[in-house]
Amino acid sequence: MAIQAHFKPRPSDILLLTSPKSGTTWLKALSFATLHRHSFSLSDHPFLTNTPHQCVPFLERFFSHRTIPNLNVLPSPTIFATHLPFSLLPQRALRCRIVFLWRDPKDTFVSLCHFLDRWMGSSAEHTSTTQGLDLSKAFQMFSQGTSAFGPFWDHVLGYWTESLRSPEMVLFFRYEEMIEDAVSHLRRLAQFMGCPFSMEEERDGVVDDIVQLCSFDNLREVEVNKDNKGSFEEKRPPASSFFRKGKVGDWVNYLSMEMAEKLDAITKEKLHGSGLTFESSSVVP
Ligand SMILES: Nc1ncnc2c1ncn2[C@@H]1O[C@H](COP(=O)(O)OS(=O)(=O)O)[C@@H](OP(=O)(O)O)[C@H]1O
Repeated sequence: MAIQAHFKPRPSDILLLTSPKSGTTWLKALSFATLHRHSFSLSDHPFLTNTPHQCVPFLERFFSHRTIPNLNVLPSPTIFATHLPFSLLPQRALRCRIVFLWRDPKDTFVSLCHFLDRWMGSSAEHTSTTQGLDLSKAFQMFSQGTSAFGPFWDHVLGYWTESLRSPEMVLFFRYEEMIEDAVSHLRRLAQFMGCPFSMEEERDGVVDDIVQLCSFDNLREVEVNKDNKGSFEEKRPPASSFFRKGKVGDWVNYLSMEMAEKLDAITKEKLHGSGLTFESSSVVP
């Protein structure tokens, strides 16, 4: 409600939109590093001492206090991020550019279970047969649409429809395609944010440098991202919980075939007629 009443982005601002566990951390890193590439060198980069979530905080955090923040004092453009579904996003937010990222719901779900399990203090790795989060119950809820920020498929379809209506204002990415070709996605992202890479930057390897800087393997090894402190009570997940495997198709290690087929069937049914096609992710070595 606070976001709806008081979030007034400027047209220059960028809004990153994701369902939880769709690759938000990566998108935050790529967009921040790209937008601010002229301000920092790789050897003295904010990512050496700050997590991507500290560099690009969630809107939900800005508005979680009693006092309403004055976001106009922030530099222009500022990158914001949120998990809000389209139906709850204030109309005003559509005046700024939106980057939407989605991921195979099977991997999203598995990632979410691990994250919650970890954050709530259970073991980092679990299967449906070990203790920790009840995977089959969580699966039932997820497939019925009981998720934080609303049903997964409504989330995707809300922004997909808006991207068809206003392609110049909504950039639509999928995690698996970014993993396959991060470089060309980064070029599109930079163009969309209004800071395309110049010929000199291309020649000097700046695009590859940013992809490398923001890669899972690189960020996971940075000390600040290895931090295990955090608590559920304080609503502060450990930084390390945002970096688990970063793989496509990891669902195969946790979901039964029946579960996978069920989620695929729901996805196909929900997306039917929308123009958005879905191919199940399979393991990338
Ligand atoms: N740099 C980079 N590259 C590729 N993948 C990455 C990266 N950083 C995080 N991850 C993986 O993204 C998953 C976490 O999702 P989110 O970042 O969306 O989480 S959150 O919504 O912000 O809480 C989680 O996926 P899983 O490994 O499948 O659990 C992270 O490992």
